[in-house]
Amino acid sequence: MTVSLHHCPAPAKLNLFLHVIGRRPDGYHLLQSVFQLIDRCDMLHFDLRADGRIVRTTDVPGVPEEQDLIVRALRLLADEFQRRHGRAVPGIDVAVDKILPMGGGLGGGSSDAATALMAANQLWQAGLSADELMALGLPLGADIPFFIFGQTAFVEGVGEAMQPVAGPDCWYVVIEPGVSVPTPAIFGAVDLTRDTKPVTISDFSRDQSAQNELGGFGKNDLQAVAVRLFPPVAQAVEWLGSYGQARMTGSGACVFCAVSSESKADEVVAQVPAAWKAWKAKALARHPLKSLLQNRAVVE
Ligand SMILES: C[C@@](CO)(OP(=O)(O)O)[C@H](O)COP(=O)(O)OP(=O)(O)OC[C@H]1O[C@@H](n2ccc(N)nc2=O)[C@H](O)[C@@H]1O
Ligand SMILES: Nc1ncnc2c1ncn2[C@@H]1O[C@H](COP(=O)(O)OP(=O)(O)O)[C@@H](O)[C@H]1O
Repeated sequence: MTVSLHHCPAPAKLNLFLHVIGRRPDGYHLLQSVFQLIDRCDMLHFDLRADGRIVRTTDVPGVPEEQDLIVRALRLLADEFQRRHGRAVPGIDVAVDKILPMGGGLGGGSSDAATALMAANQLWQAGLSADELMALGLPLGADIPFFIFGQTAFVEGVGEAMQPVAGPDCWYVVIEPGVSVPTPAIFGAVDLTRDTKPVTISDFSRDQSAQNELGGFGKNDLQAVAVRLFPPVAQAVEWLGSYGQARMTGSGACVFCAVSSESKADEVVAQVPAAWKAWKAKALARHPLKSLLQNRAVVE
């Protein structure tokens, strides 16, 4: 029996574009976006316990254990396990090496939760399908279903409707402008554009195959508000814009630019002003945990 899953990656995502096309009656915004996985990851480690408890064994600054999306997601899975199997889960210890910035628009919290759901589903032998894990995670974070889906996706609604799409095979330069952007402040702004004309998945795919320049399709409707409220985001967009199409991901704060090669990415990262953290990342076609779980390479 498998008792540990160590070195489970929780990758970041970039929103290659993000359009706000309307609003639901409950106030949530209807989005269209292409979500792209990249190879910058938090790393999670899981060990079965025998006493039924769910315990985070590492400190995450600013996130108390009770509020951690990892712990909240595991509690939901434990409740579902009890309903299905008529007994409690064995319990689990989870340790997190936190690499991704919070409030960065990289989906780190959601990705951590998705990795926890996939790993615990296997360790506890809970037996949920990917669709069932996605439905369990959605109320906790709109990006969780995408990370469980685990491949480049054209995403609609508030994050629940997705179709696979071929993404670019390229490198990115990502700048962390040093501010944490609260998502509610962006969606609540009076000047947010909420009526972008809907596009189709074919519009994106056609543009991908036709374009010579990397990363040009659409826009990020959340960017104008974030740039107004957080000057460092504006400065990062302007600086990176001299190397190509620079755009904010999600509700910010991180800003990215596609480049044609790893060496070009290294070159740009080396020139980023010291005030900002910057790194290169490669586009991933598939979630790295999926193949690890299939061939059990993470088992220790
Ligand atoms: C914008 C996106 C795009 O990937 O990502 P991030 O920047 O967070 O990575 C997500 O849709 C972020 O969704 P999610 O992570 O669930 O948002 P939360 O922080 O829970 O939402 C905070 C608040 O923003 C508003 N909100 C959020 C999502 C949405 N589609 N419409 C909204 O109006 C709601 O008022 C909500 O209470
Ligand atoms: N495991 C976690 N990692 C990161 N953030 C978490 C986690 N659990 C809860 N949070 C909360 O979620 C918020 C959003 O974090 P994150 O998902 O990293 O940013 P974003 O949604 O901008 O990509 C954080 O400010 C934090 O309060």
